[in-house]
Amino acid sequence: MVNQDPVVVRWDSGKPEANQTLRANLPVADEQASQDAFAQLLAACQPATFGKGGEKVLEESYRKAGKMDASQFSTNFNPYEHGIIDTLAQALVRGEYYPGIRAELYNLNIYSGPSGKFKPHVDTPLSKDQMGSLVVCLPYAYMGGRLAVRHAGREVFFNWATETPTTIEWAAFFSDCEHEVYEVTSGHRLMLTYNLYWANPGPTNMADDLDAINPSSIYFFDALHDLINCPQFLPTGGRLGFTCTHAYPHATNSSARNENIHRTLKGVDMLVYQALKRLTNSVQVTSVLDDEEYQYQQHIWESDDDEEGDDGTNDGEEDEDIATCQTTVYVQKSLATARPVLHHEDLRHYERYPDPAAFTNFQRQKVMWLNWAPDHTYPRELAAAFIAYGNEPTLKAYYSTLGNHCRTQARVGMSDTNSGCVQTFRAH
Ligand SMILES: O=C(O)CCC(=O)C(=O)O
Ligand SMILES: [Fe+2]
Repeated sequence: MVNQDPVVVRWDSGKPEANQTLRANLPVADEQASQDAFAQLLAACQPATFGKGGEKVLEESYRKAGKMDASQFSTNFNPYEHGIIDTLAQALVRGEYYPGIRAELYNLNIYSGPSGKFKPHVDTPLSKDQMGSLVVCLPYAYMGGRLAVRHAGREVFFNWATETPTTIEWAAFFSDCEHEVYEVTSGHRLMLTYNLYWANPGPTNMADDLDAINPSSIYFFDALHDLINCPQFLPTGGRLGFTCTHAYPHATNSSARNENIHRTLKGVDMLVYQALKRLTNSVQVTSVLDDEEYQYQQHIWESDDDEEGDDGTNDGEEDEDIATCQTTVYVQKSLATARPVLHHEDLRHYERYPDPAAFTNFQRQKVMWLNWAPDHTYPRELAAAFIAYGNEPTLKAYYSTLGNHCRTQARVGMSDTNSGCVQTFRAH
């Protein structure tokens, strides 16, 4: 990456009586003062040891480098600012669970030519959460000094040697990767090293820890509490939904299977999730399909039905469904394994099918939206494409609102006689 401003390294002079902080800029400017400051930095480094049989040993045939512990210096270089840690969190993500990555500055190492090097080794994890290392090469001229990283019979090289240093280069690898710094033939190879740890992203705590925020400090919580406990509100039970206000990726195979999607909710979506969890103890995040076309088609058949007059009556129940109940299709199971939404001819059958669950993974539910039903103004992802057979086969597609939707189901006993209130919280 190109760094606009110089990287500044500050360190103590090492003479307590002088109480002086020294400073070097990288790249090093041509003028004498800058060159002198850099020479002082080199001089302030200690020979770097390495771990052998539980001991720190100094053996130049194995490791020849200078080092300064993180406790002895500071720098304005911040790998978070440059997006390195975000990139790592995405690139090194661990399977079903999506933790963040935390980087801790460890050392400044200087491999100087000729013969600065570090023979093959793996970095010793300092704790069980440590998952890797990040090395950042600061702009200074050197030759040689390739970094090799090896794993499972594969090897990759990072060669950042240059006579005209302008960029900052970095590499990161898991703790179980063997790596090696080949000999630096000339110049100085300056490296900031960081230990990388798995870290739960902030929202994880909120999704699981209901006490993370005092609920009564949130206006919404009290309002929702009153609403749910109001005897006139959904007296025979119902389902509540909340359309998330942020977008979350959700329709790809991996994300659709993510059982921890609720932990990634942001802002008001997380607050609403928390409130519903606290008040109903049955919240689910789910994808919600765009139902507009379904509703339109349903309306058409019902009009047809009316015209045909199956039984000569129209009790208006279905119309009411369309006109007044904000009904939608939501995805109950993983989108990745879901069957396509059925064509309207089949849906008609499906609506009367004795066991809809056996028929499709998509279920239509009446939902009382706490905010609003999702519509085309929300970012959406393609959820299912399928061939629809009408007069002519056409390709149809269903979209789920882009991001993840939350479904809250809760049964709140409202009186002895009612069946409880099923609530659906939905967000994206
Ligand atoms: O400088 C490098 O590229 C790697 C350094 C290294 O392996 C270490 O500090 O443990
Ligand atoms: Fe290492």
